[in-house]
Formats: sequence, C-alpha cells, structure tokens
Amino acid sequence: MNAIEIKNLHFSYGKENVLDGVSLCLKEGRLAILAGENGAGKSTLLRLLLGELPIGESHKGDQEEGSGDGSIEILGQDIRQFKDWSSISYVPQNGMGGWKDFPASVEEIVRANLYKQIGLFRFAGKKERQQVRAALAQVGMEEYQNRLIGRLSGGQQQRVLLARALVNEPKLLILDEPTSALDEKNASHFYRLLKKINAEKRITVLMVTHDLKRASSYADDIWVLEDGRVKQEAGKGDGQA
Ligand SMILES: Nc1ncnc2c1ncn2[C@@H]1O[C@H](COP(=O)(O)OP(=O)(O)OP(=O)(O)O)[C@@H](O)[C@H]1O
Repeated sequence: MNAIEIKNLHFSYGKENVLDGVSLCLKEGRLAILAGENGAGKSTLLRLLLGELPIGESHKGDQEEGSGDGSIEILGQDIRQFKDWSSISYVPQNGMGGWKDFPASVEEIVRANLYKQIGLFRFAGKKERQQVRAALAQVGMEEYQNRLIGRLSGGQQQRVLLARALVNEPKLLILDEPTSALDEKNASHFYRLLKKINAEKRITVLMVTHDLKRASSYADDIWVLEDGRVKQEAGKGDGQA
C-alpha cells in the first residue's frame, strides 16, 4: 500500500499559487525527505497532508485560508474521508522553542500524547506507563524520564519530541525540519535514529528539511519542491553518511 499518494495537487492562498500540480507517491515503509527553498510550499504541503488546509469543495466559505484541488490519499484512503488520524504522528518545527521553564517532566510530555487513550480525567495505568517507557527507550532517553524538559539539551529535547510522536505507534511519521536547531553532530545522530526506527518498526517517514546534503544519505526518496512542483531525485537510504 502507499502511505501517501498525491496527484496533481494545486493550492493557492488568494491569488498566490503555491502548489501547481504536485504529484508524488510514498510507499509504506520508506523514508522520504522533502526539500526546497524558503517559501517553496513545504509547510503548505504538510498542512494539506495533515488535513489542516482544504482541497476540493469546502463549506467553510470565506474563512478558508486558501483553496486547493487535486487528490491526496493517505494509507489508501481519500483524505476527505480519512478518519484514522491517530495513525499519523507529526513533529512540528521548533517544537520545544520557548519550553525552557515549562514545568513538565519528560515522562509527562510523552504521556500527554496518549490523552485520547487515557482520557482527560483518568490517571495513566500500567499499560500507558509501559508505552511511554518503550517510546523513550526507542530514542535512548529512558533514563531521563523524570527530568524537567527544560533541563535537557536541544538534541535531547528533540529526541523526546520524537518519542512523543512514537508513543501512539503511528504508521506514518511526518516531521517539519526536526534538526533545524541542532548542531552537526546532533543532527546526524537524529537522522541515524530516525532511520533505525524506520527500518526496525517499519514506520513510514516523511521529513521536511533544508539539510538536503546530510539527510539525503538516509533517504529512500528525495523530493525537491520548486516552482510549485516536485522534482524527484534518487535516494540512497543506506544511512552511511
Ligand atoms: N496562511 C497563509 N496565508 C497566505 N500566504 C501564506 C500562508 N502560509 C504561507 N503563505 C505563503 O505561501 C508560500 C509558501 O509558504 P510555505 O510556508 O508553505 O513555504 P515553506 O517551503 O514551508 O517555507 P520555509 O522553508 O521558509 O518554512 C510563501 O510565499 C508564504 O508567504
């Protein structure tokens, strides 16, 4: 099955055409990167994939931020009918920015993503605590579970955000520039970790990055957004950066 299949996608904010016939296909189990210059439309494409921006007919009228057409299928289903959003996890850009004094532990940050399963007014049970521990172990942060989030380095915080995205055991993981605040060493470590999780857990990954040079050695598919369209480049996916 394809994790994502996009055909002839157009999107504009008012008169500004941002996507002008994007087509791409991400097969399940692969790791893909999406690059492109500032303003190329990468975040717009991610927002369409996450159902935050409309395609086709919509009933919200003037309140829409923009309008689009074309087709998007996620995990084999038309996005307009797609309901299984818990099978998709998203790591936003600068996810930890401004959390320096946030009074929550690593464990609480990861557990918060299980709120649908736990419910707002119930405490986490043994099963949920185990899920949190397993997600932290996947990113090598098990020992830090009681540490306040603001007392971690940028690289460690980014790994906690990854654990937070993994705790729901998603089929598809979407990341928006996860290494933009990291130095070279931490960025490479993050890519290796992502590749390992992709290979071992068979989680399909789509990552937006400006770091095409380093990230491309971990990718099966490399797409570059340019002039509203996607250009495909060969990926290596061997992780031998
Ligand atoms: N909500 C919005 N309303 C109007 N125009 C927008 C909106 N969001 C983005 N744009 C415009 O659409 C274009 C694409 O923006 P987008 O954020 O998708 O690019 P990007 O590739 O993610 O850029 P960057 O690498 O800088 O994050 C830009 O010209 C931007 O100004």
